[in-house]
Amino acid sequence: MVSTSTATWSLGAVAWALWARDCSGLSSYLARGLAVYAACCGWLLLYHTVLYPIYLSPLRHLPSPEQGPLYRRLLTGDPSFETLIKWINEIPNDGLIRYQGFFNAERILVTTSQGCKEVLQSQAYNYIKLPFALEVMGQFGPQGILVSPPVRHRVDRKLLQPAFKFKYIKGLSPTFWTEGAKFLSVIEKQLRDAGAGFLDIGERLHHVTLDIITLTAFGASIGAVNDPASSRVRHFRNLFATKSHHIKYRRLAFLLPYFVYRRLPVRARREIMTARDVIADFIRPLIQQRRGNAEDGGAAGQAKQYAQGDIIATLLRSGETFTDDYLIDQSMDFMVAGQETTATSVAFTLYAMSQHPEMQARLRDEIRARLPSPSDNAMVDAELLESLPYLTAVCNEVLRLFSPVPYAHRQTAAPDTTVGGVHMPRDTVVVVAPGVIHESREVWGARAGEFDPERWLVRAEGGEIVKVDPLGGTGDTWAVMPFTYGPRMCIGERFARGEMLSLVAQLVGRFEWKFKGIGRNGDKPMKIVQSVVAGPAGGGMTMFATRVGGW
Ligand code: HEM
Repeated sequence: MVSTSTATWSLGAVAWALWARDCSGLSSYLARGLAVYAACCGWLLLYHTVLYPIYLSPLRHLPSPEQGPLYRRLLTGDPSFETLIKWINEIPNDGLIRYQGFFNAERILVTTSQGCKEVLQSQAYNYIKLPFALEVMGQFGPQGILVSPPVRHRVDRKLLQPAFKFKYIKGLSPTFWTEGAKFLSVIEKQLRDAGAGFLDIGERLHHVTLDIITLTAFGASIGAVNDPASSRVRHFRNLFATKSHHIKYRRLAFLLPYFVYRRLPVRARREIMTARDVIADFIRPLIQQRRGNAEDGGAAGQAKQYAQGDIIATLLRSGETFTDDYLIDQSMDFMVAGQETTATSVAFTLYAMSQHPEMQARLRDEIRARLPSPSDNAMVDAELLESLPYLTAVCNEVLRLFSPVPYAHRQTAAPDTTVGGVHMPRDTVVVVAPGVIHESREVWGARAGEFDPERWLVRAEGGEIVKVDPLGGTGDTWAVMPFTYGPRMCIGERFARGEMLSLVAQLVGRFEWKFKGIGRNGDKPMKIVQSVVAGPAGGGMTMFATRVGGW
């Protein structure tokens, strides 16, 4: 079936061709073209904001919240994350809630874990990511897995998956630990030199995750921890920045035709393109070096070291044929998807611990009793880190209540798509929100909104901890969705979990953390922005860090 937008633009083009037949000069061609363009935009706006959602949508009878008058809905953006949590817990529904988002566009919120499973797993390829999100992410890597359409995605996933097998990712844990130990020394020095007792740990964590992703993906660190002010670090941080001009630019993708969006002469676009070039220049020689090493059979010592060490080398060894451009695009996606998410997860863990000092002290005791001090230069592997139940429970609880990827928006792209037996017309926007499901009282019980790592621990009758329950006591796999599931689930889940355990262990083992504030001066109360990735509003998070002696 032809979509309304396609039909409108096609009719518009025909109308312009007919109307402009008798034009003599370029200016009258353009004037009539602009008039047709404005008429098409006006009609589409009227159709999508008023006619379809209010009078035509077959889903308009689903349970819906009271959202106030139309003009207000047109002016405000999508409802806040907290509002969605309130609705999921208060509006009686059978698995779906319908609401109006940006420009009154229809959104269908999936409220049950089983509904999420239908969207992300059983019928995953009946959906695409939202076109404007594809446009934004396509700038980083046009061939990247984050934007690959359903048919190509199956192939991409098969090609890339080998590099993310547990046996390889497990081998990266010592690197996570070593990089974490270097990071500790640097921030200790920074704290000593500044003498103020606090630092913007939110921003500093981006530097260590940047070093870790470049080192483990391409075999070369960019040295962000040691030299955070370098121009290379600045460019790398600009690829997917949370600065306000970047966020505004991303929003424009929703409003503008893509051929205009892609050519906007604005600062954010220039910074992204420069970042892409700088990163590509950094990665390309590393890929070529690994190609040589892979071709000589891995016999040379250096080749062996690389082959066991990083993601690109593992991909090249898999025997598949990859072009440099393909590997660069995938690398951009690993950086976009894997750096910010992990940095904010660790930052939120420190924040959660600062809000619960008794949990922080208990976590520190466990870490110090079971792990060597980072100053001992001992090797800490994945098995050892995963054997600390309270550390795992705390990290799981942070990923639940501070889900770094709060939404997995989808749009139906095939007929016969249903959720909970309800037919979803083509182009319907379906909202799967892991962070909202994580606070559903239906799924997580009456205390869903409370931070409580105990819910992940299984205890024997005598009270001793027997194991960690990966489902947090719900008995429902789809209740725990920080990395989602299905064919498009996070390919880097094990990587992220390993990195998070390692950094949290070292930071909490070494320092006592107290929250100071967010924002440029670290003096504002906590406010979380739930965008593509959740994070403290304005980016930074300043905390007091007091060295606890003896480890
Ligand atoms: C705490 C950290 C992380 C969280 C919470 C997280 C979460 C997610 C989620 C929810 C998705 C699915 C998004 C969607 O379907 O719309 C995703 C996709 C993805 N993630 Fe992660 N991620 C994390 C870290 C990482 C890391 C470290 C890497 C790479 C080293 C990575 C690479 C990817 C890639 C490539 C995809 C796209 C997969 C595909 O489309 O097949 N992520 N991530």
